[in-house]
Amino acid sequence: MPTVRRVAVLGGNRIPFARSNSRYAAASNQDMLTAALDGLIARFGLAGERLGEVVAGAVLKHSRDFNLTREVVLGSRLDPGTPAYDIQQACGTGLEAAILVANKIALGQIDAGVAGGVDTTSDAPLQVNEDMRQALLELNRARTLGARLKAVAKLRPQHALRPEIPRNAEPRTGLSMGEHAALTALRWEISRQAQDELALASHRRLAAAYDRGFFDDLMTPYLGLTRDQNLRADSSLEKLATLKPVYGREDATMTAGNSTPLTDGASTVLLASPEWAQAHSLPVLAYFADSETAAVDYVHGDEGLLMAPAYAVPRMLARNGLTLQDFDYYEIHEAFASQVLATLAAWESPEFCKERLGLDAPLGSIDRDRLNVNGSSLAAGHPFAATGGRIVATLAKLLAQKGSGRGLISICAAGGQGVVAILER
Ligand SMILES: CC(=O)CC(=O)SCCNC(=O)CCNC(=O)[C@H](O)C(C)(C)COP(=O)(O)OP(=O)(O)OC[C@H]1O[C@@H](n2cnc3c(N)ncnc32)[C@H](O)[C@@H]1OP(=O)(O)O
Repeated sequence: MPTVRRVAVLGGNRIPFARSNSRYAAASNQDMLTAALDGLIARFGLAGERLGEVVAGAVLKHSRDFNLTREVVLGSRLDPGTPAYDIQQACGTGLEAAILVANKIALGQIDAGVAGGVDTTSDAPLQVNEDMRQALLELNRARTLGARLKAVAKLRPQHALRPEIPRNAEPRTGLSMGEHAALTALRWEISRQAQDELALASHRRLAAAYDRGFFDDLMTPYLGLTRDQNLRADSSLEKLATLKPVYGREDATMTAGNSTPLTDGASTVLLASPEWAQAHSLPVLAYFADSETAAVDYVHGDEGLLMAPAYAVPRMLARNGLTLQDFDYYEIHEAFASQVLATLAAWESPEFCKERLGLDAPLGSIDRDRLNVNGSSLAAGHPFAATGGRIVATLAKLLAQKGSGRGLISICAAGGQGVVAILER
């Protein structure tokens, strides 16, 4: 078996994230991922380079994009001999792509690779309705005039008026992500005030990070945007408190302010062996230390849809002999403020940790000053598959600036899954 090598995170590049149906409304997944990759190539001098692999994905994909990532590579300035492929693990896609690339580097199978993700809810892959699809397939198969007329006769005007629009919902429950998260918020008694405070902190911290120039070498302006469009530096607890609940019952706590907005955007990160980094005179920001995935039975059990990271993190900690407190930074994806708070509450709960995780003592609480220190998805927005790359690049740079330390990444995903990782320096 090959020796396991260290895996370096050399940096990232993303385009600013845009609110759905606004600045990037006319851009496709391919356009946006190409823009993010081109920026990475320019920043790291990768033009003409044959990388080991490029792995990326989108949660919402058009059928024409059957291998979106390969198309993006062919349209980029990388050597066309760079293999590329798509993966999809809902909101865990970007981080899972980084894990795939990292593991291949660790095993010595490749020396360097790019991981990425992209999503647009503006340019959503709307499909024709099922009856119309069947009739069109029949028409395509028809070899005689009679067969063609028979297929055409099955087409109805109302079919065209009933397209299949992708829903932000779980196929097995019919509930949206937000409706699931609202159930979890109730179960963990997460207050509206706590959610709004987390949302406000996310906006304030992201705004401060922009003002410090933190994203200057992590981002390429795109279609006139230089900052994440959702960022509201002027948000306040008073304004957040006035927003009407959007999920759950009358007394529900989740609003547009403490939920992620629908977002368009793309991100990429460059990973390599330390030897490759040295040969290319590229400094290492941080190292990929470990990763883990988990899934919960949200269909039959009483688990919250987005609670899988609560299971993945303790497994990864145990394997590495770490406690939850052994981190300088916690990057917990803010799908919804309530979701972050429910995950933290689970780790603090003696019952949950004993009964669900089989631990003698709770994992305990974290230092909230170390959580999402430069803001997260509530402020930046959440183009599903692009969030992992945003987080990996942000955390790697935070660790590089600190000079040493360890950071935890935790991303909840649709389908009851979670993807988590540790970076260190
Ligand atoms: C997918 C996975 O695998 C896992 C996951 O991550 S799950 C998460 C997936 N993501 C989602 O489900 C995102 C869902 N989000 C949405 O559908 C929509 O954003 C939403 C339904 C929550 C809100 O939609 P909306 O009502 O159109 O929001 P929007 O119009 O922007 O905001 C409503 C109001 O709140 C205000 N507002 C929003 N955020 C604010 C803030 N931080 N501060 C102050 N005001 C704010 C807006 O200004 C607006 O006010 P006005 O009506 O006065 O203009």
